[in-house]
Formats: sequence, structure tokens, C-alpha cells
Amino acid sequence: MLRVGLIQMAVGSCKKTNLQNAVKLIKQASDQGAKLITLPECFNSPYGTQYFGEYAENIPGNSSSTIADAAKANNVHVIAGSIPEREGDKLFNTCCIFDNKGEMIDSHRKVHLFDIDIPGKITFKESEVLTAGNKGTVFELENGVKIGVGICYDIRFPELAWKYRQEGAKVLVYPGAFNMTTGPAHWAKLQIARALDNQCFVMTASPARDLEATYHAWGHSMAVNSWGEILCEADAAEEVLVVDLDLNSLEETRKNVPISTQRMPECY
Ligand SMILES: O=C(O)CCC(=O)C(=O)O
Repeated sequence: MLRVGLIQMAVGSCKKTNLQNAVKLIKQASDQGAKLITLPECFNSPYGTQYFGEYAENIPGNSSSTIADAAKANNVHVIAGSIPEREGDKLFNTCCIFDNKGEMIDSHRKVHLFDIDIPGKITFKESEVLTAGNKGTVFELENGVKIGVGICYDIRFPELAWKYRQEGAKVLVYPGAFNMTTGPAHWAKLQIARALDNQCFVMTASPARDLEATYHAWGHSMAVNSWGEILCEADAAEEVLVVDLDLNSLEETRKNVPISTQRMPECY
């Protein structure tokens, strides 16, 4: 069993408050026994291309070291959602991953930037300000369980998740901030799809919905098992979800429906 915490946190315009809130909610999840905790995409800054430059930080920097300290203080692994990262004259959307001693053991820069245009609904172009990451990210917990990490739009690309599965991932984690158009239409379905086509657990953490903000996040952070069942799901408000992932059930799914050994790549 792996007990995980999904933090759907309210993110506002004050970075200091956002960081304090993240630390408080990590403790809340840890107090309920979570050993692997994920924060949402863009947890130190409002989500929007107009904010990334102002809120960006180097890594290591204040935001990353605040979460590192929280990971150590609570003896938990933390997938630190994402922050706008500055490196030289470039900005990235970056997730730092900390072990339970507060060491940054890996990081993931969003590979697929969120550039979409749905007329009359939502137009968003992260590539106007962000640079894409150029690698996938799989890290390992102390007990050897491998975790693949993507950020939000990365969930739409099954090849990335399949690469993680091939590298041994059992859990796929996507901090994300879907919106009021694609959220209700696709968010849960994409998680179930990635869970089924890779026979992995999928976990997401979104910012809470703030109708005063310029971007309205869908929320609905959730965890899905390898059978495609939703184990827990938040609504739109701030909430900490804690749930047990039964890794034996995953082995059973993989044994009973052995798709990983039945591929016919020569036909694809
Ligand atoms: O894929 C979507 O519909 C939303 C993606 C998104 O909000 C993001 O990548 O931040």
C-alpha cells in the first residue's frame, strides 16, 4: 500500500501566502499518513502567461527550498506541483521532486507546452513565454516504486506515459490546471485513459477554482487505479485528498490483462 496525498490548494496573488499554504497542507496530508504528496501546477503563482516572469525563481530558490524543508520536516516525498522557473533568460514550467530528507532528487520541466485555441472558449499560448523541457522524468521511492511525472498538458501525450511504463513506473503523477472548457470534457477521461493504457495509477492535483482569478481552474484533483476506477475526487474548492494505492491490485491487473507483452508493433 502506498498512501498518497493530493493537494488541491487555493492559489492567490501573494507568493508568500501561497508558500505558507502549501506548507500547511503538506503537513495536513502527512498527518493523515500520506507518504507521497503532490502539489498543483503553478502553486506559487496565479496561472497565466502574464504572471510567469514576475513569479519565476531560480531552482534552488525560495519556493523550492520552502518545500524541501516541508518534505524534510514531515518525512514525506513531495512532488512540488510546478513553479515558473528562471534559468538565464529562459522560463520553464517546472516540477521539483523532493525526498523525505528534503533533497531534490529530480525535476521535470513541462515538455508539451499548452498552446490551444478554441474560439469563443479558451486561447492559451504558453510558448509565448515558456521554453519546453526536453526529457521525461521517472524517479524512485525508497521502496523501489517508480513514479513518472508530467505537467498538465503532458497528460494528453500517451507516448510519454508509455515511456514511463516501459521504465517501470507504477504511478503517473500530473500536477495540472485544466480549465472550465477542457476540464469537464477531458480531465477525468484522460486520467482514466492513461491509467488503462499503461495499467498504472494516475494522480492529479489542481489549484482550487478561484472565480476572481483571470484563469478559472477546473479543480477535480483525483486518483485513478489501474482498472480505470476513480478512487477519490475533489470538487472545485481547496481540499486535501489522502488515499491508499494498492500496488497488489496493479500487479493483478497487469497479470490478468497482459497487454504489455501482447503488443504487435510491426502492425502499428
Ligand atoms: O490540456 C488541457 O486542456 C489543459 C492543459 C493546461 O491547462 C495546462 O497545460 O496547463
